[in-house]
Amino acid sequence: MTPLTSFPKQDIRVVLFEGISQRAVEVFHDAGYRQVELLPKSLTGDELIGKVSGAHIIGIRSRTQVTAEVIAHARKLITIGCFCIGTNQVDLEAAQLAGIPVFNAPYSNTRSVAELVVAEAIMLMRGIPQKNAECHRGGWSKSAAGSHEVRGKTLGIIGYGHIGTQVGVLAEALGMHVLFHDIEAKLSLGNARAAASLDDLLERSDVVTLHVPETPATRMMFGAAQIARMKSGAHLINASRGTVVDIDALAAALESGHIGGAAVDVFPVEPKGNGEPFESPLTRFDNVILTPHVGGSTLEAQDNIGAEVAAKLVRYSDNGSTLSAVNFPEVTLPEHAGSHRILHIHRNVPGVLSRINELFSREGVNINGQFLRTDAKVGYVVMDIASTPEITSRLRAALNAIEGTLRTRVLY
Ligand SMILES: NC(=O)C1=CN([C@@H]2O[C@H](COP(=O)(O)OP(=O)(O)OC[C@H]3O[C@@H](n4cnc5c(N)ncnc54)[C@H](O)[C@@H]3O)[C@@H](O)[C@H]2O)C=CC1
Ligand SMILES: O=C(O)C(=O)COP(=O)(O)O
Repeated sequence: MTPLTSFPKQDIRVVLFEGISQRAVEVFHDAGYRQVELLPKSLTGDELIGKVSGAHIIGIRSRTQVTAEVIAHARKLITIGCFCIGTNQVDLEAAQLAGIPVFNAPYSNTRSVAELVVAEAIMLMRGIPQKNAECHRGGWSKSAAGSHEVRGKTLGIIGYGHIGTQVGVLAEALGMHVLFHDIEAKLSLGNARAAASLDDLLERSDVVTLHVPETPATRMMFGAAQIARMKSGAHLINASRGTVVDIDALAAALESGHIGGAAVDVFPVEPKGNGEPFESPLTRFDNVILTPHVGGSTLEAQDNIGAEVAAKLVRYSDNGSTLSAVNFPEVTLPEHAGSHRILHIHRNVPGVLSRINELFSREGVNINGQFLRTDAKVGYVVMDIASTPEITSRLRAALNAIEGTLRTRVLY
């Protein structure tokens, strides 16, 4: 039912999945949100749908799959926060067409990933994972065979974005040569050089590290053919997404010895939460560093992410601003104290704005401020008006009746 007033903040239900930092809860509390539920793990299937369908705001990390089906049941949901970088776990288009902006934290954990990757490059080049495993079993084999400094060796970075560039800078500080491959033209930092092609990078690198997002083009982009191109004995690091590397092809190359070692942080299927079993064809190799998707899991990164994404969600909920949303037209809005703010999200088809303006002029309501942004599929128009709850409520009902309307919200 259309509420007569702006939806009361104390009734807004926030559900945060996957052990999101307490910092996020503090941000919501400080902003006057009282119903914040923090869950330690991801949910799936009916459990997820049940939880999401009662929520106005959800926060997730990389594991929770917010599919079109989940969104179809999320009648109350106004916004989604990905407390991480990747947004591949959300059906962004389905969210957009349901009028739900999605936010993420594009920078806060990049340094943490870069540090881990550089440390792993050193460990792999020294053969430490297998030496460590042997010592744990009571063995001792002190030898320099197969152990190398990283200084003077070549690191190949696939995906030279926020993380890839930082990995390159740190690796150069250790005296490594840095090559990169990206689908976009990228400014090289330091002495890093763009490889002539992916194959060129693979043929020249002692360590190859992947920093691409999950997209249709990167899914299984690293398979037997790419591994075969790598130098014999070279090392592979994957802290991007588990779907990027053909894990069976990697296992076969480790088995044959063509790959000298690997560090893998992300897997095609990951456990839903701590304490759940982890299975991988890579567990049998001592020369593989396996980590439970912790590239971005430092206290520093999680604290910053908690604050950053929660602030974006609060701002959208309180004020309607969609600045930095990943699936939505971006509108930055001023404060609206003293006026009623009406948010109208619609399919981007001709005539919607003129019908909205006709409605306001017919009702004799003066618009103090109007903000509009569109993208290929969706239009987002925000109107600040001097009004009463009764008039705003009537206007909202009329706006909902305009063809192409996806959702309206009222803030005051
Ligand atoms: N293991 C972990 O805990 C973490 C993993 N990640 C993963 O790392 C990914 C990268 O993060 P950022 O560097 O911040 O992203 P970014 O968007 O700044 O950089 C990604 C780069 O990959 C390039 N790229 C895209 N498709 C490509 C392709 N087919 N071939 C070559 N290059 C391609 C892009 O042009 C861009 O330069 C994230 O999307 C996420 O999946 C991010 C943070 C933590
Ligand atoms: O930021 C990302 O994309 C990551 O992969 C980190 O994911 P997480 O928050 O650790 O589940």
